Amino acid sequence: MVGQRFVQLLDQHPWFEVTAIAASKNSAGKTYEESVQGRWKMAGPIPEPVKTIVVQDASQVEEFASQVDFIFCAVDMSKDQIKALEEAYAKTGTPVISNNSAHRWTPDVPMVIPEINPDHIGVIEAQRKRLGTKTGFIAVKPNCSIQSYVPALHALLDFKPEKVVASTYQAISGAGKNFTDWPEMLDNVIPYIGGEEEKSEQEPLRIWGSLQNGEIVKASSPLITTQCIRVPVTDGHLATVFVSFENKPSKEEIITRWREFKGRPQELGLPSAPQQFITYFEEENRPQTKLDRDIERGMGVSVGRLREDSIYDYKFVGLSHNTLRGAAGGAVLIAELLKAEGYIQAK
Ligand SMILES: N[C@@H](CC=O)C(=O)O
Repeated sequence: MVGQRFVQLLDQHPWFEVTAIAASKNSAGKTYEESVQGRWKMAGPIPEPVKTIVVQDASQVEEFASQVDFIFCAVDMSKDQIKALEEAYAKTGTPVISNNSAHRWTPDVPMVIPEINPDHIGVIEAQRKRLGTKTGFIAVKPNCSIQSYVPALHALLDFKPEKVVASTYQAISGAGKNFTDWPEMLDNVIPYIGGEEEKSEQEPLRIWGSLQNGEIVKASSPLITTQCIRVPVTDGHLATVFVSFENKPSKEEIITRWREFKGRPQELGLPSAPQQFITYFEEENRPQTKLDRDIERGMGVSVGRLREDSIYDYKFVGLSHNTLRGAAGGAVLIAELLKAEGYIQAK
């Protein structure tokens, strides 16, 4: 599903053009249209320019890499296989922008939300030395779930958040499914998503980490605990969040920080950057998954229901589109940042 989102988002992209597609040996030799026959899950049609591209075998690394300037990677393989595949591509001198989790904790691989930690791309120099390449590297995006609460907390870092409790209500597209292929999800909630709580608790600390001696060292605060729940919606991960600060801000200060927050993508005017990264809703019944997930073409984050709490300082609700901001859209924005900063160039 993330691969399909990439194809859809890159259609008519002002900087990037899909020139080659690779997958497993099973799909190799088919046209892209044939390879997704009966499995196309996006709302619009398959973009015309990619329909006739003949899918290649991703394990033919040198041959495939020689045809492209950089690669977006979203694959379903074991972690070790993904690590090896992405490193093999990077060693050919080809940048790899990955949606996969395999390299999220490799010390010299940047895991980036472009509005939050664009400086982490500086670690690429150390990675290139390790891999023995002047131009190749791997950069990854974090798990989709954290994008529903990390941006809102990031805008408040000056007030030193100490403890965070977040529960995520995650769409079925996060599992690569729709209601046709997952009928069990109709009229149902499943209180378990394998590995999701660990990612949701730990990955924010790496995003807030710092670049030291050629690696990213994770932050030690705030303490974060989560519960991640699968709910019957197509797209959009919503989070309910409780937070306590060392220096408690006023409600007005929080809302001002959210509304005024801008990052490097907004400064650079990157093509996929939302104009307004964080939108605060005053209405009591917003954000709603169905109404608000597509805000800023699915690249914005919505927050609402900010109020004081009787145990923590505040509670609020956050929402982000899991396959746009949280997956393919987030990766395209990383690629735009890397191109604007000179890390991706035409070969
Ligand atoms: N693991 C997530 C997908 C986001 O990357 C989910 O299952 O929703």
